[in-house]
Amino acid sequence: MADLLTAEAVRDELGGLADWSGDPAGISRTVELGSFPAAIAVVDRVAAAAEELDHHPDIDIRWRTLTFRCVTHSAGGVTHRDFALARRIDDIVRSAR
Ligand SMILES: C[C@H](O)[C@H](O)[C@H]1CNC2=NC(N)=NC(=O)C2=N1
Repeated sequence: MADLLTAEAVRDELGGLADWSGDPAGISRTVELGSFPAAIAVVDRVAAAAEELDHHPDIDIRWRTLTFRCVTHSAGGVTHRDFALARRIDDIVRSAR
C-alpha cells in the first residue's frame, strides 16, 4: 500500500501544482469549463485516466464547474498516488481548454 505523505511533503508537492491546494487529508482543484457538456467530457476523460491508474478522485459537478479531490481512501490520507492523479487531471484540463 502507498505510504502516507507528511504535511511537509504535501506542502512541497503542492508547490509544483499551481492550481491545487490542500493538506495531508486531501488535495483539491476547482476548474470552470465553457459549458456543462464540456465539463462532463472532462469528467469522462478523468474517469478513463482513473481506471488506468486504478486510483479515483472524488468529483463534485456543479453546472460547468468541477472540483476534484484526491485522497487515498485505503491509506486514510494523501500519498504519491494522489499527486500522480492530480498531474493527470491537470493534463486533461489543459487539453480541454
Ligand atoms: C482495489 C483497488 O486498487 C482499490 O479499491 C483502489 C481503487 N481506487 C482508489 N482510489 C482512491 N482515491 N483511493 C483508494 O483507496 C482506492 N482504492
